[in-house]
Amino acid sequence: MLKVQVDSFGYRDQTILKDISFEVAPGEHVALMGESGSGKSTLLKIIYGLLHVEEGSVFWDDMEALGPNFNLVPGEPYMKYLAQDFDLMPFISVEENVGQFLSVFERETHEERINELLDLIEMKPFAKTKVKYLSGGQQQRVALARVLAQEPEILLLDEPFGHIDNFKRNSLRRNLFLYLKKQGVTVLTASHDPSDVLPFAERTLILEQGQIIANENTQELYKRPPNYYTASLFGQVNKVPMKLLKSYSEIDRSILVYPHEFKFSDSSGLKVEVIHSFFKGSHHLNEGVADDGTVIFFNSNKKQEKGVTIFLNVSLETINRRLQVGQKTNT
Ligand SMILES: Nc1ncnc2c1ncn2[C@@H]1O[C@H](COP(=O)(O)OP(=O)(O)OP(=O)(O)O)[C@@H](O)[C@H]1O
Repeated sequence: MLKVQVDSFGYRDQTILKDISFEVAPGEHVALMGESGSGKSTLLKIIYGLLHVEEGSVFWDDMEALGPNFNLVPGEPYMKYLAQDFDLMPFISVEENVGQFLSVFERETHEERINELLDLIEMKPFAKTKVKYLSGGQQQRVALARVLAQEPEILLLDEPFGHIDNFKRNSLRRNLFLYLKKQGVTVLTASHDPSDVLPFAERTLILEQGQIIANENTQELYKRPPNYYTASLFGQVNKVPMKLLKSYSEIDRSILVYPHEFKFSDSSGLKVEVIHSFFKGSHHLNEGVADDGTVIFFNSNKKQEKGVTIFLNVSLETINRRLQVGQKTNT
């Protein structure tokens, strides 16, 4: 079990993290989401031992991970960290960069293992290429193979696909996360991208201004987001007054509705006038405005013409689900 406790951490006199406390079970994949500057990288650096924390501790079972004030070379042997800036050797080849970290006691399997890792990151054709000739995205993939070569028990990933284009990103994240699951590696991934998180992380931590405001099963968090900030990390979301959705409603509050949760109706429901219709490939994302000026984003299969009036409904199941959350926390 990874146990992280950070009572307080700051750079100079500015507090960045406060009252952080969470655990990650062996083999579990946990995502860390939060807006830019919320403290994700700082938290990963503390866990890995790059930053010293006065008030707090990091344990892997009963072993304490010690910070830079205790370790000359940061990090513990059972844990690896893939930073946003990758630490590669530019003048040697891709295969040498990866092979450098394989155990000297298993020389006879080196070639096979390098091939397996290069296959995973889809870089076999570049095995003999010097790293300095690679693009940023290719270097990020090599950095990934390098940390995997070290067979960590815990892997900390900081925006692991940040430099990788969409073309490679989809297959790479599938290959990588399924591989890590199969190997039983404990994973903590910091990301802004819901596609890194929703299909792969069993649990998600939400960081807002240095504090964990949610720590829940990922699917539950998506279906019942405790607040607008959390839901908006998963994509576009609306905060809709109940009175706009159901004119007879006595409930004086708003609920969160994702654009795909609106259904079209012929003549009743939330009336909006279309302002824009954005082509998104599989659907259109439309921006509309209600009579009281509330801006609503909703999906449709076809382009909606500017100025057209549309009636939108949300299922009672979705409304009830969102109202339940509101009883526990303020939306
Ligand atoms: N070395 C540093 N010295 C001083 N302040 C720093 C340092 N590193 C980060 N910060 C500040 O700490 C805060 C949190 O930064 P951090 O990089 O942890 O956020 P983040 O959530 O990972 O952001 P991003 O998603 O953009 O990578 C920011 O306000 C940042 O400016």
